[in-house]
Amino acid sequence: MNTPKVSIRALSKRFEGASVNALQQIDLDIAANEFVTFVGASGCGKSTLLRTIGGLETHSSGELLVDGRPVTGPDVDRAMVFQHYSLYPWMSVIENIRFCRQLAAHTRQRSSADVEAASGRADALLRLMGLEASAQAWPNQLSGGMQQRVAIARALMGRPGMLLMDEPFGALDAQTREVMHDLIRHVHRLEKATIVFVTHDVEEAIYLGGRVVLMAPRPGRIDTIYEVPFGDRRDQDLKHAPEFLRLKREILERIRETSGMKTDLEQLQRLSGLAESA
Ligand SMILES: Nc1ncnc2c1ncn2[C@@H]1O[C@H](COP(=O)(O)OP(=O)(O)OP(=O)(O)O)[C@@H](O)[C@H]1O
Repeated sequence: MNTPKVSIRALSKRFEGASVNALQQIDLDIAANEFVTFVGASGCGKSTLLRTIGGLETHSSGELLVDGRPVTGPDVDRAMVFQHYSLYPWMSVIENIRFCRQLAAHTRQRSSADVEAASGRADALLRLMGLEASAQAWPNQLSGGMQQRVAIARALMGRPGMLLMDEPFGALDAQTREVMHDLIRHVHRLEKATIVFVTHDVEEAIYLGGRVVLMAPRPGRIDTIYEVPFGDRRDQDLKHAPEFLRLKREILERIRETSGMKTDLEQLQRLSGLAESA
């Protein structure tokens, strides 16, 4: 078997002063070029796991390898995209996209000729993300969806092997999200990056992922991994197909069970029944 892009073994993480592990005994392999999505109740450790893979958090025990090597910190090969666009407001769209390359040139002592050569890449990304007409615009002149396209283009500029995305479409309206879903699937096919994607939205997780990893809280752990049986051919109609809706219901139900919300609701129903009979 090929070396997985990410290999996680018995990984645990406890934040200082916490009484319970944020991550408990996580075991997971992610293959190169896979698109894997993470869902789960609030506080189940999705972001912590993503940030740990990104090298922004350390783990307390266990093993985390990317390309067979231990993760010791952030790396340009693992680009992150967050919910908030984090663009530089004083730079135009094209300057924001090129910025990462300039930084790489600086840190790796590259020549300015290398940076010039990257212009072709920046232009290609502008086209890929449908941003040609906005190249000279300032971030505050763009809609949320357009700003997130810039953030994704910037993340792709250094040709990362992995994109780590933490609720990247969480702040967008429903129509814009649909457009972004198809765009990110296109990016995945074209760029051949491994994508790890955290979301609260089960429909989004199924539509995008080859696998959906469901995590449970207190302690944060992997509960169930769902293989998504729809292959590569997906379009928006799929979201209304009976098999899609069945899987969505199954995952939502499991999230309710693992979060304890179901028990709370049942208790509430019992209590309201008692109140009525009193
Ligand atoms: N920097 C931190 N210091 C202490 N505890 C933290 C820190 N970051 C996260 N936690 C705790 O770790 C647990 C997992 O948090 P995390 O943000 O990873 O969950 P999540 O599944 O991404 O949640 P959400 O869906 O609400 O964003 C939570 O109990 C959270 O309070």
